[in-house]
Amino acid sequence: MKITDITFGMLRVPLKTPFKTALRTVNQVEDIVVMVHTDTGQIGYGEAPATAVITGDTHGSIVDAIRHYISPRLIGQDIANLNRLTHLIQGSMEKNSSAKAAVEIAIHDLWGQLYGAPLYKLLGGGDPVITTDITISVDYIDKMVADSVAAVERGFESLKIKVGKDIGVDIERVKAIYAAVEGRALLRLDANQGWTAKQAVYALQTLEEAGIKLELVEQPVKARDLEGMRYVTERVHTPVMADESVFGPMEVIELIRMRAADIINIKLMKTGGISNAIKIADIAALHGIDCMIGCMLETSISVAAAVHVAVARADAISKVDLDGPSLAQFNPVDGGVIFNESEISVTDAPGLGIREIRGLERIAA
Ligand SMILES: C[C@H](N)C(=O)N[C@@H](CCC(=O)O)C(=O)O
Ligand SMILES: [Mg+2]
Repeated sequence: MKITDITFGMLRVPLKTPFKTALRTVNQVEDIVVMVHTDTGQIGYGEAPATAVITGDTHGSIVDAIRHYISPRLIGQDIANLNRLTHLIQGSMEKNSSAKAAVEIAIHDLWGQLYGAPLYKLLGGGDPVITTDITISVDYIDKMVADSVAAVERGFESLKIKVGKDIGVDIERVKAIYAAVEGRALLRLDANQGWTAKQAVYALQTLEEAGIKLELVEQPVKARDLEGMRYVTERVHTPVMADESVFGPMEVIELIRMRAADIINIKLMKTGGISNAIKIADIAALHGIDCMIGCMLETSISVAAAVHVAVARADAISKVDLDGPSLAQFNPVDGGVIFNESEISVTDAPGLGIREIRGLERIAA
């Protein structure tokens, strides 16, 4: 099976409610869909969001990177040589992790189709059902409490609470949500870089002294402030998770060497796809470090790939934040992974199992 062409589409799916973090507010998923075509007529699907504030990727940069740097290296290559293909993609240029991820996902989809097996089985196999949390956007306290209670009533047992705005209000936000859902859901905080290291220690120690048990706190300080991450990790009982601070395997090795976090959030859009995600999970497992697998604002195309990785690396990935499809108003994908609120299950369809994507607007060559 040889690669003949790579084409693009734009996929727009409105969110159920605006997604608000310390970094940005978004009303709809607006992602580039990548289609890798082959001489057998089979197509592999990938997806990349333009999360410029985190990865630096924009819609234009994603298409441009693939068109001018990645695609020329891949045309004519055989899907059976997966390792060569991932090296060609990763070595095509610096950064541009979301563009690389979209193509890697599509290539892995085709790899599964070539061997007639679901991707997770080729990656090592595992239990095909996982459970995700759901994100509660940062907002007025009453709104966050109402959203949290509604999420628990929808069956979510783990809530990812966005904070990182005003430190005093953040503490009140968490106290109010904890009181409303105590015993019914675990709380994970995500400050998206919004606190200083001292503010983070103050907020977390205040919550700990108030008897509030948090499952973890994600990216309390600026992405590049690894010393700040370590400062917080050393001073609070709540496990600290690195998200924006780590993209690829080398950064993970440095983070582990510095003991700057307790947990790592793996996202395909940061790692540049599946090959590095697997490497990170394996490095973390070797060091006894726990991982979460997360997503950006993505639909069930690229999130499906993350689900296959989560299933195949359940030894290293104990936490799942793959709520993109649950945040969206509808699922544009026919086939593939089944997203049923907190429960996500993979089928035995080859590759990612995607049959059709509805509402895709073609991007002209
Ligand atoms: C969607 C997911 N739960 C999430 O919160 N992901 C990111 C932010 C993604 C974005 O801004 O698009 C995270 O910080 O963990
Ligand atoms: Mg995060």
